[in-house]
Amino acid sequence: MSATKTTMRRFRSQDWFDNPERVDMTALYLERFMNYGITADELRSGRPIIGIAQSGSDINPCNRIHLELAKRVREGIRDAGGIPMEFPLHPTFENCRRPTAAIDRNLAYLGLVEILHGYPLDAVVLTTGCDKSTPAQLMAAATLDLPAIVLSGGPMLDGWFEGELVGSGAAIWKGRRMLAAGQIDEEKFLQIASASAPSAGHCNTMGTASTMNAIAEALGMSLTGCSAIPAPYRERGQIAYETGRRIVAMAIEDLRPSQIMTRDAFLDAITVNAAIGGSTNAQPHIMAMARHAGVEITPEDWMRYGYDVPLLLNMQPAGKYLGERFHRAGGVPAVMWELLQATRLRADRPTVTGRSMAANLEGRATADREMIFAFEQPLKQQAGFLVLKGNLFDFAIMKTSVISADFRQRYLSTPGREGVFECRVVVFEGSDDYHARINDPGLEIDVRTMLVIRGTGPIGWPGSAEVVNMQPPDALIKQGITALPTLGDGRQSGTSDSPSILNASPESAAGGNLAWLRTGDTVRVDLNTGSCNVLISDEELAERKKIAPPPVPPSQTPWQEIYRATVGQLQSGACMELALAYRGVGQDLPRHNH
Ligand SMILES: CC(C)(O)[C@@H](O)C(=O)O
Repeated sequence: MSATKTTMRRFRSQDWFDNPERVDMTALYLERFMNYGITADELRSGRPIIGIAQSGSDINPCNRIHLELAKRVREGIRDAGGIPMEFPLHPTFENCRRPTAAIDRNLAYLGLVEILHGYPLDAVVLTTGCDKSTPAQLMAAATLDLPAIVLSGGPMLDGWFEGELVGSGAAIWKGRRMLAAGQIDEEKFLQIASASAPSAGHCNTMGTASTMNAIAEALGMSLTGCSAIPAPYRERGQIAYETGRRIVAMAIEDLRPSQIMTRDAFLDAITVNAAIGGSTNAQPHIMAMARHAGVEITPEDWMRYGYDVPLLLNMQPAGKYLGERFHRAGGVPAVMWELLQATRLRADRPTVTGRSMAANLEGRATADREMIFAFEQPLKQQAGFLVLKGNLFDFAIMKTSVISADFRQRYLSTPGREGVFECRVVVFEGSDDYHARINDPGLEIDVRTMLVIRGTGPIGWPGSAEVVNMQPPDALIKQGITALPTLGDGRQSGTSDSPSILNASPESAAGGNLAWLRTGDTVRVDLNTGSCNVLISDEELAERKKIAPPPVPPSQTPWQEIYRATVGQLQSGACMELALAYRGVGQDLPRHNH
């Protein structure tokens, strides 16, 4: 069969497979692809070669569904006239990777950049799921600026235990409090944990995975309604097929991330994140994706387009329900529809569908008002991240949508001083120290104590760990005190209901003043002005800074050392800073290899 040349534009892959100037290299490039049965005619036919960045594997259960979905993606690509080529991505599995999967986001990013740049790929399907897999791939797509589309793997089915919904992650944090209070034993704890994870898929709560997939959709980088479809549902396989079809058209249209991942798109992502009660990890990931796309986002943007937005979605941890009901209620488009009606979106912007976001949202109103609330009658007002600063850090956030009535009553309702509280701090050097000492009566932890953790940021950990949601000592939990104010330079799980002050930047290991905070100091937090200060004089702080900051543990692997040497702070996305100079490199072909 001879090659049927199409009338499509000439794709970059043709520089490998159909290059009259280097017939020797063309032969070398072609012959080894043919050894698994592809014909030279196919590769020279002028059809786009579509990469499938495979994030699923046995060591990444949240994304493992993609091993199945890729079959439908391939069928979609073939039916639309493209040639699929699947390749593996470095895993980023948050539940299990020690010392934290955060360190792998930049590694998976780097690996994908190199693959997309160095191989004959014209466009790519990004298979997302667990937390970091979404930003890592979108950061790479922005760097390359080759046509790219997100296929989410989808959440697990809803978890049920003894007649009640149990959500992933959230069940762990609640279960360990119940364990501390003596309400359950270890066996029951494991039963609850298992019940919260009943099928293939990522967290069924609005943890970081659901948040980041929702954000990919809000950016306009996935097909409409993609992110919330539970992994085992038939619609998941169907949208995998449609995604495969659509990326071929995008390759032909040369529709690239730079046209979609614009400032308007990122501002909408910040707004959507607030309305869904999204994970605090969205803050560094949105910053990282935006910066790789060449978009500037300021702390003021988080307040203006995020903080002010009400909570519309009734999903754990900020609300009650889980992912299946979210999908049935209309998913992300139904939330965005409410925001569009309230003129809170900039939806006249391109998306991967080839239509504007506003057009994608037409007819997507919810029929489930128990799950997705109307903008005028929300679950909570001002539900976005509150940005704080002061003499301990330049930037930190607090997820206000998870402030409980109890917490508000205890700390934020002093007559005449609403929103202001002062606490004596107890400082921990990382989470081993926290676990070793939290139940020490000598620390005199009571309801007026703020728990502080440091050494947990990108450089200090390394990678920045999900440890700021520290629970109170067992003795307080037994008295019904389930949350104390907490502060740290690390992150916390998106499934946590702790209203921590976190992602504090600069971290103590980068010279942030948290390094010189001492147990017994008093910290004042004012949510009205967004300030958080230790009540000591500048002179006293300067005096303390003559002493060396707490030591940072040595790197245990080569990548940890490279990561530490190249990473920025959480405020600006914990990017590999030197990578930001390489935007658009998908347009520069690498030199031949022989
Ligand atoms: C549940 C995890 C592991 O903490 C994470 O996936 C998140 O939601 O942040």
